[in-house]
Amino acid sequence: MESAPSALKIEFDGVTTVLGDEPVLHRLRLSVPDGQVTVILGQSGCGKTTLLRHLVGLLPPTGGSVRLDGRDVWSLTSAELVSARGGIAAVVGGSHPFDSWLFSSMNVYENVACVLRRAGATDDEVHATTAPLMREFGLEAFARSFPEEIPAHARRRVLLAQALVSGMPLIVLDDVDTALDSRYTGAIVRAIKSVNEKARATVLITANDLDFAREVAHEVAVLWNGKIVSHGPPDVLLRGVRTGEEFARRFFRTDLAGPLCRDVVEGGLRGGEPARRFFAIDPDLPVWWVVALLLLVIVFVFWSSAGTVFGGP
Ligand SMILES: Nc1ncnc2c1ncn2[C@@H]1O[C@H](COP(=O)(O)OP(=O)(O)OP(=O)(O)O)[C@@H](O)[C@H]1O
Repeated sequence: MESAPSALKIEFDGVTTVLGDEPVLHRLRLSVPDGQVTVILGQSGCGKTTLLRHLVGLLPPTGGSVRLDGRDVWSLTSAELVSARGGIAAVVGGSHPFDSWLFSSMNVYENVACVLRRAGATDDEVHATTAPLMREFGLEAFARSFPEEIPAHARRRVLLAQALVSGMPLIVLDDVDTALDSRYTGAIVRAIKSVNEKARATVLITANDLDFAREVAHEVAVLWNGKIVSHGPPDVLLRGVRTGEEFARRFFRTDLAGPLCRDVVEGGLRGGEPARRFFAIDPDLPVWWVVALLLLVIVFVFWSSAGTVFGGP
Protein backbone atom coordinates (compact mmCIF):
# COMPACT_ATOMS: atom_id res chain seq x y z
CA MET A 1 0.00 0.00 0.00
CA GLU A 2 1.26 3.53 -0.81
CA SER A 3 2.33 5.49 2.27
CA ALA A 4 0.16 8.47 3.22
CA PRO A 5 1.51 11.92 2.39
CA SER A 6 2.18 14.28 5.31
CA ALA A 7 -0.59 16.25 7.06
CA LEU A 8 -1.97 19.37 5.42
CA LYS A 9 -2.25 22.91 6.74
CA ILE A 10 -5.45 24.81 5.96
CA GLU A 11 -5.97 28.56 5.82
CA PHE A 12 -9.23 30.40 5.30
CA ASP A 13 -8.34 33.96 4.43
CA GLY A 14 -11.02 36.64 4.20
CA VAL A 15 -13.64 34.09 3.11
CA THR A 16 -16.96 35.71 2.25
CA THR A 17 -20.03 33.82 1.07
CA VAL A 18 -23.43 34.90 -0.16
CA LEU A 19 -25.86 32.05 -0.92
CA GLY A 20 -28.86 33.21 -2.92
CA ASP A 21 -29.88 36.34 -1.06
CA GLU A 22 -28.34 35.27 2.20
CA PRO A 23 -24.95 36.40 3.54
CA VAL A 24 -23.38 33.44 5.33
CA LEU A 25 -19.68 34.14 5.87
CA HIS A 26 -18.00 37.54 6.06
CA ARG A 27 -14.20 37.99 5.78
CA LEU A 28 -13.68 34.85 7.83
CA ARG A 29 -10.12 34.01 8.84
CA LEU A 30 -8.96 30.72 10.33
CA SER A 31 -5.66 28.88 10.36
CA VAL A 32 -6.04 25.15 10.94
CA PRO A 33 -2.75 23.68 12.19
CA ASP A 34 -1.47 20.62 10.37
CA GLY A 35 -1.46 17.30 12.19
CA GLN A 36 -4.03 18.44 14.77
CA VAL A 37 -7.73 17.93 15.43
CA THR A 38 -9.71 21.17 15.10
CA VAL A 39 -13.43 21.38 15.92
CA ILE A 40 -15.63 24.20 14.62
CA LEU A 41 -18.57 25.00 16.89
CA GLY A 42 -21.46 27.35 16.20
CA GLN A 43 -25.23 27.46 16.23
CA SER A 44 -27.28 25.70 13.56
CA GLY A 45 -27.27 27.53 10.22
CA CYS A 46 -24.23 29.71 10.99
CA GLY A 47 -22.26 28.39 8.00
CA LYS A 48 -20.12 25.51 9.29
CA THR A 49 -21.03 23.16 6.43
CA THR A 50 -20.59 25.98 3.92
CA LEU A 51 -17.04 26.53 5.16
CA LEU A 52 -16.19 22.84 4.74
CA ARG A 53 -17.74 22.78 1.27
CA HIS A 54 -15.37 25.61 0.28
CA LEU A 55 -12.45 23.53 1.53
CA VAL A 56 -13.25 20.25 -0.18
CA GLY A 57 -13.90 21.83 -3.57
CA LEU A 58 -17.70 21.57 -3.61
CA LEU A 59 -18.58 25.26 -3.49
CA PRO A 60 -16.44 28.29 -4.39
CA PRO A 61 -16.53 31.18 -1.88
CA THR A 62 -17.89 34.50 -3.13
CA GLY A 63 -14.66 36.19 -1.99
CA GLY A 64 -11.38 35.44 -0.22
CA SER A 65 -9.24 32.34 -0.46
CA VAL A 66 -9.02 28.82 0.95
CA ARG A 67 -5.46 27.48 0.97
CA LEU A 68 -4.31 23.89 1.33
CA ASP A 69 -0.60 23.84 2.15
CA GLY A 70 -0.30 27.33 0.70
CA ARG A 71 -2.18 26.63 -2.56
CA ASP A 72 -5.51 28.35 -3.18
CA VAL A 73 -8.03 25.52 -3.72
CA TRP A 74 -10.11 27.67 -6.06
CA SER A 75 -7.16 28.72 -8.27
CA LEU A 76 -6.27 25.11 -9.09
CA THR A 77 -6.98 23.68 -12.53
CA SER A 78 -9.66 20.96 -12.56
CA ALA A 79 -6.95 18.27 -12.81
CA GLU A 80 -5.10 19.78 -9.83
CA LEU A 81 -8.37 20.03 -7.87
CA VAL A 82 -9.13 16.36 -8.52
CA SER A 83 -5.62 15.47 -7.37
CA ALA A 84 -5.95 17.64 -4.22
CA ARG A 85 -9.31 16.01 -3.46
CA GLY A 86 -7.58 12.63 -3.70
CA GLY A 87 -5.81 13.48 -0.41
CA ILE A 88 -9.01 14.40 1.42
CA ALA A 89 -11.45 12.03 3.09
CA ALA A 90 -14.61 14.07 3.57
CA VAL A 91 -18.06 13.47 5.02
CA VAL A 92 -19.77 16.75 4.28
CA GLY A 93 -23.53 17.26 4.43
CA GLY A 94 -25.36 20.47 3.64
CA SER A 95 -27.45 20.18 0.51
CA HIS A 96 -25.84 16.78 -0.29
CA PRO A 97 -27.60 13.96 1.54
CA PHE A 98 -25.08 11.83 3.41
CA ASP A 99 -26.38 8.64 1.81
CA SER A 100 -25.35 9.73 -1.67
CA TRP A 101 -21.70 9.34 -0.67
CA LEU A 102 -22.04 5.56 -0.34
CA PHE A 103 -21.85 3.17 -3.29
CA SER A 104 -25.20 1.41 -3.52
CA SER A 105 -23.67 -1.44 -5.55
CA MET A 106 -21.16 -2.34 -2.80
CA ASN A 107 -21.89 -3.95 0.53
CA VAL A 108 -21.05 -2.14 3.77
CA TYR A 109 -17.64 -3.86 4.16
CA GLU A 110 -16.59 -2.89 0.63
CA ASN A 111 -17.86 0.66 1.11
CA VAL A 112 -15.65 1.04 4.19
CA ALA A 113 -12.70 -0.61 2.46
CA CYS A 114 -12.91 1.03 -0.97
CA VAL A 115 -10.42 3.86 -0.33
CA LEU A 116 -7.85 1.38 0.99
CA ARG A 117 -8.34 -0.87 -2.04
CA ARG A 118 -7.90 2.10 -4.36
CA ALA A 119 -4.61 2.87 -2.57
CA GLY A 120 -3.42 -0.66 -3.39
CA ALA A 121 -3.95 -2.43 -0.03
CA THR A 122 -3.99 -6.24 -0.06
CA ASP A 123 -6.99 -8.21 1.27
CA ASP A 124 -5.12 -8.90 4.52
CA GLU A 125 -4.20 -5.23 4.99
CA VAL A 126 -7.78 -4.19 4.27
CA HIS A 127 -9.12 -6.72 6.77
CA ALA A 128 -6.60 -5.78 9.48
CA THR A 129 -7.63 -2.11 9.29
CA THR A 130 -11.32 -2.39 8.51
CA ALA A 131 -12.56 -5.23 10.73
CA PRO A 132 -11.63 -3.78 14.17
CA LEU A 133 -13.11 -0.38 13.29
CA MET A 134 -16.35 -1.94 11.99
CA ARG A 135 -16.62 -3.90 15.24
CA GLU A 136 -16.10 -0.75 17.34
CA PHE A 137 -18.63 1.19 15.23
CA GLY A 138 -21.29 -1.54 15.59
CA LEU A 139 -21.21 -2.36 11.86
CA GLU A 140 -20.07 -5.99 11.95
CA ALA A 141 -23.61 -7.35 11.61
CA PHE A 142 -24.19 -5.18 8.52
CA ALA A 143 -20.94 -6.11 6.71
CA ARG A 144 -22.68 -8.01 3.91
CA SER A 145 -25.73 -5.75 3.66
CA PHE A 146 -26.11 -2.99 1.10
CA PRO A 147 -26.41 0.65 2.25
CA GLU A 148 -30.15 0.92 1.55
CA GLU A 149 -30.81 -2.20 3.66
CA ILE A 150 -29.44 -0.73 6.90
CA PRO A 151 -30.82 2.02 9.19
CA ALA A 152 -29.90 5.65 8.48
CA HIS A 153 -27.94 6.02 11.75
CA ALA A 154 -25.80 3.00 10.77
CA ARG A 155 -25.21 4.48 7.30
CA ARG A 156 -23.74 7.56 8.95
CA ARG A 157 -21.31 5.35 10.87
CA VAL A 158 -20.35 3.60 7.60
CA LEU A 159 -19.39 6.99 6.15
CA LEU A 160 -17.39 7.92 9.23
CA ALA A 161 -15.63 4.52 9.19
CA GLN A 162 -14.84 4.92 5.48
CA ALA A 163 -13.19 8.31 6.13
CA LEU A 164 -11.35 7.19 9.25
CA VAL A 165 -9.75 4.07 7.74
CA SER A 166 -8.75 5.92 4.58
CA GLY A 167 -5.29 6.98 5.80
CA MET A 168 -5.74 10.35 4.05
CA PRO A 169 -3.63 13.30 5.25
CA LEU A 170 -6.76 15.45 5.63
CA ILE A 171 -10.01 14.21 7.16
CA VAL A 172 -13.04 16.49 7.11
CA LEU A 173 -16.12 15.41 9.08
CA ASP A 174 -19.26 17.54 9.09
CA ASP A 175 -21.81 17.40 11.93
CA VAL A 176 -19.97 14.38 13.25
CA ASP A 177 -22.05 14.08 16.42
CA THR A 178 -25.46 14.69 14.84
CA ALA A 179 -27.91 11.78 15.06
CA LEU A 180 -25.12 9.71 16.52
CA ASP A 181 -26.11 6.78 18.70
CA SER A 182 -24.42 7.67 22.01
CA ARG A 183 -23.20 4.06 22.36
CA TYR A 184 -20.68 4.77 19.60
CA THR A 185 -19.50 8.24 20.60
CA GLY A 186 -16.52 6.84 22.52
CA ALA A 187 -15.50 4.63 19.57
CA ILE A 188 -15.66 7.59 17.17
CA VAL A 189 -13.60 9.80 19.49
CA ARG A 190 -11.00 6.99 19.79
CA ALA A 191 -10.91 6.46 16.02
CA ILE A 192 -10.40 10.19 15.35
CA LYS A 193 -7.59 10.41 17.92
CA SER A 194 -5.98 7.26 16.56
CA VAL A 195 -5.96 8.44 12.93
CA ASN A 196 -4.55 11.77 14.06
CA GLU A 197 -1.84 10.22 16.24
CA LYS A 198 -0.82 7.28 14.05
CA ALA A 199 -1.22 8.77 10.57
CA ARG A 200 -0.55 12.40 11.68
CA ALA A 201 -3.67 13.38 9.73
CA THR A 202 -5.06 16.90 9.97
CA VAL A 203 -8.67 16.50 11.12
CA LEU A 204 -11.23 19.29 10.71
CA ILE A 205 -14.64 18.62 12.25
CA THR A 206 -17.87 20.48 12.80
CA ALA A 207 -19.81 19.40 15.87
CA ASN A 208 -22.56 20.51 18.22
CA ASP A 209 -21.76 18.76 21.47
CA LEU A 210 -19.40 20.63 23.81
CA ASP A 211 -18.20 17.48 25.59
CA PHE A 212 -17.47 15.82 22.25
CA ALA A 213 -15.38 18.86 21.24
CA ARG A 214 -13.57 18.86 24.59
CA GLU A 215 -12.66 15.20 24.28
CA VAL A 216 -11.44 15.14 20.72
CA ALA A 217 -10.03 18.59 19.88
CA HIS A 218 -6.60 20.14 20.15
CA GLU A 219 -8.17 23.40 18.97
CA VAL A 220 -11.72 24.74 18.97
CA ALA A 221 -12.93 27.56 16.73
CA VAL A 222 -16.26 29.31 17.29
CA LEU A 223 -18.18 30.57 14.25
CA TRP A 224 -20.63 33.40 14.82
CA ASN A 225 -22.10 36.10 12.62
CA GLY A 226 -20.04 35.01 9.61
CA LYS A 227 -16.64 34.98 11.38
CA ILE A 228 -14.46 32.97 13.71
CA VAL A 229 -14.90 34.91 16.96
CA SER A 230 -12.74 32.70 19.21
CA HIS A 231 -10.07 30.11 18.65
CA GLY A 232 -7.94 28.13 21.09
CA PRO A 233 -7.46 24.93 23.09
CA PRO A 234 -10.76 23.58 24.47
CA ASP A 235 -9.63 23.54 28.11
CA VAL A 236 -9.04 27.30 27.90
CA LEU A 237 -11.82 28.33 25.50
CA LEU A 238 -14.56 26.18 27.00
CA ARG A 239 -13.53 26.41 30.66
CA GLY A 240 -16.69 26.71 32.76
CA VAL A 241 -18.99 26.38 29.74
CA ARG A 242 -21.38 23.48 30.30
CA THR A 243 -24.66 24.33 28.57
CA GLY A 244 -25.74 25.81 25.26
CA GLU A 245 -26.90 28.97 27.10
CA GLU A 246 -23.47 29.43 28.69
CA PHE A 247 -21.84 28.89 25.31
CA ALA A 248 -24.10 31.51 23.70
CA ARG A 249 -23.49 34.00 26.53
CA ARG A 250 -19.73 33.63 26.21
CA PHE A 251 -19.34 33.72 22.44
CA PHE A 252 -22.40 35.15 20.71
CA ARG A 253 -21.78 38.73 21.73
CA THR A 254 -23.89 41.53 20.37
CA ASP A 255 -22.01 43.00 17.48
CA LEU A 256 -22.16 46.82 17.39
CA ALA A 257 -22.39 46.57 13.61
CA GLY A 258 -25.54 44.47 14.03
CA PRO A 259 -26.27 41.13 12.43
CA LEU A 260 -24.64 40.14 9.18
CA CYS A 261 -26.49 41.95 6.39
CA ARG A 262 -26.35 41.52 2.66
CA ASP A 263 -25.49 45.18 2.02
CA VAL A 264 -22.45 45.00 4.31
CA VAL A 265 -21.15 41.78 2.74
CA GLU A 266 -21.68 42.94 -0.82
CA GLY A 267 -20.27 46.41 -0.07
CA GLY A 268 -17.15 44.71 1.30
CA LEU A 269 -16.91 42.45 -1.75
CA ARG A 270 -17.09 45.36 -4.19
CA GLY A 271 -14.34 47.01 -2.15
CA GLY A 272 -16.67 49.97 -1.75
CA GLU A 273 -18.39 51.51 1.22
CA PRO A 274 -20.90 49.26 2.95
CA ALA A 275 -24.34 50.78 3.30
CA ARG A 276 -24.36 53.15 6.28
CA ARG A 277 -26.17 52.25 9.43
CA PHE A 278 -26.72 54.20 12.60
CA PHE A 279 -23.69 53.81 14.89
CA ALA A 280 -21.98 51.31 12.62
CA ILE A 281 -18.53 50.23 13.78
CA ASP A 282 -16.53 47.93 11.56
CA PRO A 283 -16.01 44.76 13.63
CA ASP A 284 -12.56 44.43 12.01
CA LEU A 285 -11.45 47.72 13.58
CA PRO A 286 -8.46 46.94 15.85
CA VAL A 287 -9.41 47.27 19.52
CA TRP A 288 -6.51 49.64 20.26
CA TRP A 289 -7.95 52.18 17.77
CA VAL A 290 -11.19 52.24 19.72
CA VAL A 291 -9.28 52.49 23.04
CA ALA A 292 -7.14 55.37 21.69
CA LEU A 293 -10.28 57.18 20.50
CA LEU A 294 -11.96 56.75 23.90
CA LEU A 295 -8.82 58.03 25.69
CA LEU A 296 -8.80 61.11 23.45
CA VAL A 297 -12.44 61.81 24.27
CA ILE A 298 -11.78 61.37 28.02
CA VAL A 299 -8.72 63.69 27.91
CA PHE A 300 -10.72 66.29 25.96
CA VAL A 301 -13.69 66.17 28.39
CA PHE A 302 -11.35 66.34 31.42
CA TRP A 303 -9.36 69.21 29.90
CA SER A 304 -12.44 71.26 29.07
CA SER A 305 -14.09 70.69 32.47
CA ALA A 306 -10.77 71.39 34.30
CA GLY A 307 -10.60 74.64 32.36
CA THR A 308 -14.08 75.53 33.58
CA VAL A 309 -13.51 74.56 37.22
CA PHE A 310 -9.88 75.65 37.80
CA GLY A 311 -8.92 77.95 35.00
CA GLY A 312 -12.08 79.98 34.61
CA PRO A 313 -12.17 83.69 35.39
N1 LIG B 1 -27.69 26.25 -1.54
C1 LIG B 1 -28.09 27.18 -0.69
N2 LIG B 1 -28.79 28.26 -1.12
C2 LIG B 1 -29.18 29.22 -0.24
N3 LIG B 1 -28.93 29.18 1.07
C3 LIG B 1 -28.23 28.14 1.56
C4 LIG B 1 -27.77 27.08 0.69
N4 LIG B 1 -27.09 26.18 1.47
C5 LIG B 1 -27.13 26.66 2.73
N5 LIG B 1 -27.83 27.81 2.78
C6 LIG B 1 -28.06 28.65 3.96
O1 LIG B 1 -26.78 29.05 4.44
C7 LIG B 1 -26.77 29.10 5.86
C8 LIG B 1 -25.61 28.28 6.38
O2 LIG B 1 -25.90 26.91 6.14
P1 LIG B 1 -24.93 25.77 6.66
O3 LIG B 1 -25.52 24.47 6.25
O4 LIG B 1 -23.55 26.06 6.21
O5 LIG B 1 -25.01 25.97 8.24
P2 LIG B 1 -24.51 25.00 9.40
O6 LIG B 1 -23.85 25.87 10.42
O7 LIG B 1 -23.71 23.89 8.84
O8 LIG B 1 -25.87 24.44 9.99
P3 LIG B 1 -26.14 23.03 10.72
O9 LIG B 1 -25.32 23.02 11.99
O10 LIG B 1 -27.61 23.06 11.00
O11 LIG B 1 -25.74 21.94 9.78
C9 LIG B 1 -28.12 28.59 6.34
O12 LIG B 1 -28.92 29.70 6.69
C10 LIG B 1 -28.69 27.88 5.12
O13 LIG B 1 -30.09 28.01 5.10
